Amino acid sequence: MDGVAQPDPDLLIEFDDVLVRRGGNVLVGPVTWKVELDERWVVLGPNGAGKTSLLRIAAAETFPTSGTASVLAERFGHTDLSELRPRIGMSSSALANRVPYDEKVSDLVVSAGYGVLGRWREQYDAIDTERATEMLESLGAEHLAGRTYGTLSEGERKRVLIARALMTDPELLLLDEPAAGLDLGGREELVARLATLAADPDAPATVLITHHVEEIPPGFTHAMLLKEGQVVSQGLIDDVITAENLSTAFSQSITLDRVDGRYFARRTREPGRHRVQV
Ligand SMILES: Nc1ncnc2c1ncn2[C@@H]1O[C@H](COP(=O)(O)OP(=O)(O)OP(=O)(O)O)[C@@H](O)[C@H]1O
Repeated sequence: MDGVAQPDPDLLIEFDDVLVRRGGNVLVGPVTWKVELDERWVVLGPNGAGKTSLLRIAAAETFPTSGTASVLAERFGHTDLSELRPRIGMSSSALANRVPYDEKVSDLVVSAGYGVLGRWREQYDAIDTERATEMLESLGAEHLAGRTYGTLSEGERKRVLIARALMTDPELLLLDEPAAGLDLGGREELVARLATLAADPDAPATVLITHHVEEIPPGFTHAMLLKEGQVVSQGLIDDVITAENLSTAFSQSITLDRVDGRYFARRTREPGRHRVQV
């Protein structure tokens, strides 16, 4: 023992006063955050709130400037982050932008199991190809297997990238704005798929970043609201996603509706505001 407290093996993410600073500015923090097995988290907040900065630590892509971070019970500073990354499934626009347009969808998914982007072997093991097909099926994208990535719509690309993120049977799934850029149909299709995933007891603990409460899939259990790098509220989703907390996070009066396990938000209409003042 080196005198440092050991990470809790039941916690997939354990951040204690984690803070990220760049060029003298605090991007996010201090944040103390615990994610347990089976939890499905949404991290929500306006542009620039620090959501991606926080997720990049959870993805073992970067170290916090201060505070202590453990992911999958591995303490940062005491572990090789590159060994941690294969245990984490990640879908983000940064990854989406790196996929070559001529990449075949089935290769894109199966190659995740080999830790590479793009076809790596002439032949993959049958068990891997079968799993890739299953993952595409779970996202309703099996019919796209023979297509090239560049020919897919935004919604199809998002679903294929999530299938890839699940390919390695990760212990933690991180989704950075999976519904960004999707039309209404694409968003609804994705939200439904993610709701099914959230309800699957074998699915990994999940953290989803979004700007919009409408994109929260039913079945998500916890939420964190960020504003200007600070936590406005975090905990059980019903306690966090409230009109009051959203009004604080988005700096305007928000009215919130809940229908069939979904959230819908809009700016509160002020009576008489439209009338011309004389
Ligand atoms: N490397 C960097 N150096 C300086 N500032 C940075 C750096 N990376 C991010 N920032 C700033 O940190 C803040 C938080 O960025 P971050 O991407 O984490 O926010 P976000 O909540 O994910 O935003 P969005 O919703 O717009 O994607 C922003 O103001 C951003 O401009």
